[in-house]
Amino acid sequence: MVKARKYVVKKKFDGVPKRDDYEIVEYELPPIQNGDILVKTEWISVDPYQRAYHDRYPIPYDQFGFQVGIVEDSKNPKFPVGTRIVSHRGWCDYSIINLNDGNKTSFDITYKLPDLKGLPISHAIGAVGMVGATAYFGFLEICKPKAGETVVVTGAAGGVGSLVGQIAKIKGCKVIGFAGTDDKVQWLEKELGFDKAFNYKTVDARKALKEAAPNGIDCYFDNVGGELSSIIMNQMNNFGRVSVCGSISVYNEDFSQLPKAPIVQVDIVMKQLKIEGFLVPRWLNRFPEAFSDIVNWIQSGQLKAKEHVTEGFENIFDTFVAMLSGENTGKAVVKL
Ligand SMILES: NC(=O)C1=CN([C@@H]2O[C@H](COP(=O)(O)OP(=O)(O)OC[C@H]3O[C@@H](n4cnc5c(N)ncnc54)[C@H](OP(=O)(O)O)[C@@H]3O)[C@@H](O)[C@H]2O)C=CC1
Ligand SMILES: C/C=C/C(C)=O
Repeated sequence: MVKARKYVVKKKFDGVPKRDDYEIVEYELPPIQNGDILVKTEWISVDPYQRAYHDRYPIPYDQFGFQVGIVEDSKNPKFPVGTRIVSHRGWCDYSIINLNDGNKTSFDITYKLPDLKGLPISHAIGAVGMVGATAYFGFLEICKPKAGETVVVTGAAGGVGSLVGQIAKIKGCKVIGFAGTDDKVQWLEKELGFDKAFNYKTVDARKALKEAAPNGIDCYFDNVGGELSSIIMNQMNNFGRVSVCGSISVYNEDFSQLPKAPIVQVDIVMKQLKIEGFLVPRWLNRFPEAFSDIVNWIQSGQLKAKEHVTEGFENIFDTFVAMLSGENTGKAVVKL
């Protein structure tokens, strides 16, 4: 018998999630059946959607999320012992997965570790995982950037944002990022090659953009929503494109009261902007395309995939809340 642990959400979040909203449950896994694999988790991802999707699930629920693990026992010849697996089994240290049914829902995602060509396996829940696919497809498919255009990205020093800015540079764009500390701003400019970065907590964003993008903004990759996004959209060029990826500035808000932000409709109409939201499972069948390009870019030194690593099953919750408040630079992951 294998003893497993998992995080169960047992209370409705009220604002920022709290430690006692969760319970770590220890339980015994049943013996595996034909078609099953037993996976031992090695890396766990903490992500903003684990907060944003909370209201979709009846309490209690097992905390979902991406993880990488290794097959320890198998009754499925396609996945022998030692195979590495990426799944959406969440914050648990062991899981039993049956792959015969395929991927049933958009988030019932399980696949073999992509070919990382020797890169760290943790990248499979970061730059070469859902996060990388989000940056790649969300930016390239929706913004359709052209060389020489000006791109703005918010949440620029996080997992998705740091990749978007670098992909924009690879595509020959001028890139301006917004992030929440001066150290992050330095990192974006000095290490990642952003043309300009600003601390949105201290800068006058309207004025900063007038100076950094005097000819206006062509593409905006929106990770944060709220007032900052309205200010950015106000300075877009005619036929600008906005990819709405997330709105982390309001994930801890009470959605029974609509959060308030300046009106953007005038700019959308007068500048004939194209604004599109997306959820990355839309491109699930094309993930390998993104992974292949991203692995090659990392290997050629064109793209840096920084990770913010915490260790220990007991520390997953703290890492999650720290990420929501901006303590991470790059992709936040937990090593078990
Ligand atoms: N649509 C989709 O399919 C997907 C969407 N997403 C979205 O992408 C965005 C980034 O996710 P991800 O890269 O995983 O996470 P990050 O690594 O970017 O971590 C979250 C970051 O958000 C920033 N942040 C927190 N509060 C605020 C605030 N009030 N205003 C502005 N920034 C804030 C913090 O950085 P700072 O120090 O800069 O404040 C923090 O580091 C999220 O909105 C997420 O929901 C992610 C994956 C898929
Ligand atoms: C798939 C992830 C979605 C968000 C909004 O983070």
